[in-house]
Formats: sequence, C-alpha cells, structure tokens
Amino acid sequence: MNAVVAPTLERRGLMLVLSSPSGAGKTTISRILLEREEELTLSISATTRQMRPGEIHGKDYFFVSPDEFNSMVDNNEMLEHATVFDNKYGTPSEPVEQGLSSGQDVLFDIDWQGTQQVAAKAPNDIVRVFILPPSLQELERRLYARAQDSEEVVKGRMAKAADEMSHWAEYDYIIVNTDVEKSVADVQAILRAERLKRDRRPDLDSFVRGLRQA
Ligand SMILES: Nc1ncnc2c1ncn2[C@@H]1O[C@H](COP(=O)(O)OP(=O)(O)OP(=O)(O)O)[C@@H](O)[C@H]1O
Ligand SMILES: Nc1nc2c(ncn2[C@@H]2O[C@H](COP(=O)(O)O)[C@@H](O)[C@H]2O)c(=O)[nH]1
Repeated sequence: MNAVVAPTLERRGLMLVLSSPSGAGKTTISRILLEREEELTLSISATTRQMRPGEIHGKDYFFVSPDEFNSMVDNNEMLEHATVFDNKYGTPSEPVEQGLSSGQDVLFDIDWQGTQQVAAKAPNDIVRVFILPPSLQELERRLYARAQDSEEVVKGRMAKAADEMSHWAEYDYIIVNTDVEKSVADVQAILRAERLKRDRRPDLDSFVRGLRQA
C-alpha cells in the first residue's frame, strides 16, 4: 500500500467582515479575536475622522486628510470606501491582497456599504457577520460608557442605529452581543467551520485522489 501524505494547509484566506450599529461591540470582539487567532490579520482602514484618545495611527486606523483620502480613491488604492457618520472610511486593497495570498484570513470592521462593495468584488471569499446589541438602551449605555465621543456624536450614532440594523439580513451570520466571551466564541466557531469548507481547500483534491489509489 502506498503511503498517503496528509494534506498541508494550502488555502486562500477568507475575508471575515464584522458590521453592527456603532457601539454594539465589533472593536471589542475584534481585539480579542486577533489575540486568539494566529491566522487572522486585521485590515486597517483609512479614515478622515478625528483620532480618539488612545487610538494609534497605523494600528487602529490610518488617519488621513480628506485630500489624502480622495487621492487614495482616485488612484484605485481602495477595495471599498464609504461615508459613515459624516466621515470617510475605506479599506486599502494591497495589505488585504497580501494577507489573503499568504493564507491569512483578513478581519474587516466595516459598515454595510463597504460590505456590499466587498461582496460584489469577492463573493466567494467573504464571510459576513452582523453584531446586534441586546437592546437599544444597552447600545446607548455602551456608547456613553466608552466615553470617547461627545453627547452630540452619541446621539447622532443612536439616530442611525435603526438604519444600520435594517441591513442585518444581508449577512451570513447574526450574533447578539450580550456576553463578549460568548460572542468571541461564536465568531471563532464560524471561522473554524468556514475554514473547513470544501471550496476553500483546493489541496484536498489531490489528497483524496491519493487516498483512492492507495
Ligand atoms: N457584550 C458587552 N457587554 C458590555 N459591554 C460591551 C460589550 N461589548 C462591548 N462592550 C463595550 O461597549 C462599548 C462599545 O464597544 P465597541 O467600541 O467595541 O463598539 P463598536 O461596535 O466597535 O463601535 P463603533 O462602530 O463605534 O466602532 C465599549 O466600551 C465596550 O467595552
Ligand atoms: N465602509 C467602511 N466602514 C468602515 C471602515 N472602517 C470603519 N468603518 C465603520 O465606520 C463606523 C464608525 O467607526 P468608528 O471607528 O468611527 O466608530 C463603524 O460602523 C465601522 O464599522 C471602512 O474602511 N469602510
């Protein structure tokens, strides 16, 4: 009987998108996921919004001027871009492509507009997760508890929460973020199953052929 060598992991990475109304917990869940998932890398967005206390340029966002943002768009450097809460946000393409082709999965914290654009460009690579808050009162409480935005900004984000949530059905998976640990475990379960999908495992074809000939 011929020896059959178990398949090495040769898969193209997937694009894991998290969206939610502002304050539901995407950033919190993302930070923990990135600590726990070695094969997951964050897509760092560019934005024209003001830096919040504690945020770091190049780690949380690339904080750019409106002119810089527009020239990135004009030079075709953005995978997607959108205006959210009166500021511009966009995903630089190159780091995403580099991550995917080296077998990393890429995590996106982007809104529904960006998700639609990525889904149109890469329908087979995207996995969409929508995070809901347990209630509107809790969403508002979290926005105030984060203590990084003015009352005016919090009110603006609450006013747009219903509109953002109206896109929930465009996503593959829905998580109600009551408990952070449980939400992280749910996203990890999604990742694990999606990584095993047949279409993401081109290496299996020759492996199974070998098994059948052995
Ligand atoms: N399950 C949870 N229970 C209680 N508090 C939470 C939970 N998840 C997140 N939070 C808190 O809610 C606040 C908002 O969370 P976070 O910044 O992660 O939201 P977000 O969805 O990324 O918001 P934005 O879209 O504005 O970036 C933070 O103070 C965070 O610690
Ligand atoms: N379409 C995109 N949306 C993005 C991107 N980066 C962040 N976002 C979304 O913006 C809001 C507000 O974020 P905040 O950090 O200012 O609180 C939130 O819904 C993010 O998901 C992006 O590159 N493209």
